[in-house]
Amino acid sequence: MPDSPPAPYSAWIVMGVSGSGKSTVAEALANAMQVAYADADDFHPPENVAKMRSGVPLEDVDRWPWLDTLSRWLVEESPCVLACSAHKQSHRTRLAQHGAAIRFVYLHTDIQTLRQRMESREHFMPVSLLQTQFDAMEPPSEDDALILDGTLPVDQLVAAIVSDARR
Ligand SMILES: Nc1ncnc2c1ncn2[C@@H]1O[C@H](COP(=O)(O)OP(=O)(O)O)[C@@H](O)[C@H]1O
Ligand SMILES: O=C(O)[C@H](O)[C@@H](O)[C@H](O)[C@H](O)COP(=O)(O)O
Repeated sequence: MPDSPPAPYSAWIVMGVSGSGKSTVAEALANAMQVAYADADDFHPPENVAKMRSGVPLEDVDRWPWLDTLSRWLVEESPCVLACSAHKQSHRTRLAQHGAAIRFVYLHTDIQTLRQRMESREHFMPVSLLQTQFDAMEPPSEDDALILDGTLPVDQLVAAIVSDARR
């Protein structure tokens, strides 16, 4: 029997800086709950990906249309899980603008672990942009998100999120 997602949330956003484990944990969570999954990276227009690949960080002007598309996806696909950096409170507000009842899950991971992970994977995001990810991040409070240690094993992280959903 899948870990079906009870109310009050209709969408989970696994957030954090690059390399924190968003895509891995979000996909495993969606499988456990048997709900829709997406990686926000797949919604970036080519020019955003090219910009980051060239070592230039995105600015908010690059992000707003991307966040608007994601906000619609969250409503259309609910119940669902999304992997998305969601660095700033303004980004998180924008993601909720179409009414999805979102549970943010912040994977807090130390910079050494992040650097090792980013160096050992094939991805458009260069390690050189890691610091700009930290600079952009406005960590959510415990009131606004479930905050987890991104270095824990994936199955433990998924279990913690499912348990939180059932509270
Ligand atoms: N909890 C974890 N423990 C160990 N390795 C992890 C964990 N989560 C992710 N990884 C690995 O770290 C790298 C980055 O994970 P990824 O999901 O791509 O992060 P993000 O989507 O936040 O950039 C990948 O190689 C992935 O296999
Ligand atoms: O808002 C941003 O600056 C981007 O969304 C940025 O966060 C990027 O797309 C990912 O960090 C790269 O992909 P991973 O997070 O999967 O490494």
